Amino acid sequence: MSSDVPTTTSTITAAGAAAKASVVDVPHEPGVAKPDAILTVDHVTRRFGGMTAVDVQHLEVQRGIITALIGPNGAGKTTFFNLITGFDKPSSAPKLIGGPKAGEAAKSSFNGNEVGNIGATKVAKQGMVRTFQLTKALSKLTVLENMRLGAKDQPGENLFVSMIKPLWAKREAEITVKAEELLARFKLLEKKDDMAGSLSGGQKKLLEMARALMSDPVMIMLDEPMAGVNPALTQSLLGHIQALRDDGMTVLFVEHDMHMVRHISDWVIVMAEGRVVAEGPAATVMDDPAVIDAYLGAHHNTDLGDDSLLTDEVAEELAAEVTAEENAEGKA
Ligand SMILES: Nc1ncnc2c1ncn2[C@@H]1O[C@H](COP(=O)(O)OP(=O)(O)OP(=O)(O)O)[C@@H](O)[C@H]1O
Repeated sequence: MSSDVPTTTSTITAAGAAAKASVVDVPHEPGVAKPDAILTVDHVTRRFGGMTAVDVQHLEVQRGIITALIGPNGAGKTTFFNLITGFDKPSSAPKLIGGPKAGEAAKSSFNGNEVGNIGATKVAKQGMVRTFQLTKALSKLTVLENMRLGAKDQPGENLFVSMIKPLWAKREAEITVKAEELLARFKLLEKKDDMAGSLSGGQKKLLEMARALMSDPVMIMLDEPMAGVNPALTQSLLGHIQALRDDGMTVLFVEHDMHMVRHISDWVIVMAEGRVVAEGPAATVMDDPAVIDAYLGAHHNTDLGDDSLLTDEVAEELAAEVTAEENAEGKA
């Protein structure tokens, strides 16, 4: 993993250019096939009572790029995340009795493996991990302990290993080294012995992202990474996300912050009322009158036009203010 996290989004990296190039010939149509799909989803529906929250008939996510999933409140984005990461089961899941007709049952494949009907732990083991809209850091554990929980092949998982100290001590030491490297990358190393509950909202988001990386995922799914984060931390979060893509990871994120979507996405998928209604590069999708009508509405001009927060000078000033604020919070 590179430790060079870009501090600005204004320069495009070679990996970023390659990511954009990989989808340049893909037609801008909902459900369109991708040249190298890492995730393919078919017939995934989820109903709550009489309401259909998700109805995705076909969707592909291209490997190695940053894809944004956008849509109005209640469009089904989080429910869709839950379904593909095994935190929820599709209403169209294959069942022995009373299930959907053959060919209409939900099917998802990730990195060449079926993931449609398995639980979250197994999905994570296949290399697809996620973060949550509301962070799930365990507040009564230290930052380092939270990180250690994210590691795979924990010594305690194997009875044989757990009984032989040299075996588990070696693995424990490896986990700690990795956790500290990631904490350093996310500028949280100084906080490693602090309780996670004492971190600011932005720091908790960083911790959650860092913890997700402990399992060396192939794809990371971020549910509203900017929600509740002070605007000054935005720049650093954007840099971290781009760095993940530049290291070869696939990123899929849900976000309402249109600055973020426009500046770091290589591809954008729009959901409305549970369905995929548009796909394409950010510039194309966000200028699509149908998308503006369905989603961006009256906020279109203000949300999409103001890039001033993303200039280096403003970001640096804001970052300095926030660091001071967070230091003060941490001491309090
Ligand atoms: N457990 C549940 N029980 C009943 N209805 C639910 C449940 N979870 C989600 N819904 C409903 O499903 C629809 C889709 O919700 P979801 O949270 O997936 O949308 P979203 O696009 O993520 O919205 P937001 O952007 O506000 O987070 C909403 O109408 C929501 O009220």
